[in-house]
Amino acid sequence: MLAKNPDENCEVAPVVHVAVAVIFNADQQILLTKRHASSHQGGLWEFPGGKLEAGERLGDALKRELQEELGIDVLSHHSLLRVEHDYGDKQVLLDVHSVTGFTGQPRAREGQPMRWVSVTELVDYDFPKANVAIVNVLLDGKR
Ligand SMILES: Nc1nc2c([nH]c(=O)n2[C@@H]2O[C@H](COP(=O)(O)OP(=O)(O)OP(=O)(O)O)[C@@H](O)[C@H]2O)c(=O)[nH]1
Ligand SMILES: [Mg+2]
Repeated sequence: MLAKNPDENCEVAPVVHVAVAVIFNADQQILLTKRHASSHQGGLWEFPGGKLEAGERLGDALKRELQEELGIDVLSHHSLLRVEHDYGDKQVLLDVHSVTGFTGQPRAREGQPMRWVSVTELVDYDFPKANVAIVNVLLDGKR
């Protein structure tokens, strides 16, 4: 979707609002999934989640995305940080929540590679640029 910027004679895309989940298991490991090669920032690792639908609340989007992508039901979550990033081709606002309780066994419903890693292992994975801020707060010990 493109909106006309009244200040300039060009078209600007709106910021894409994304619900992103840092999901912890009982061993304090975090769930990573790999983005499809054909998707934006494809081939890189990510925290599960996705775009809010029109008029959708953050918490509802988070629950919907984790049900769609992993088949789990979120029981408890809280805000960890928000990251704004301009990829050039796309501007995103990542609303990052820690998920500390869920039911169900996460499985990659869209066939994407998936793994549980410790906080210190996060440095071994290639993420989209916007995720550097997320990894840094986790390395700082925030949950
Ligand atoms: N889910 C997710 N998206 C991220 C992360 N980091 C990051 O820059 N993004 C960006 O956020 C945007 C939206 O994510 P998404 O592709 O998962 O959205 P979605 O699940 O609704 O996908 P869909 O459009 O195929 O239905 C993408 O441009 C993606 O590159 C991350 O850690 N997790
Ligand atoms: Mg997604």
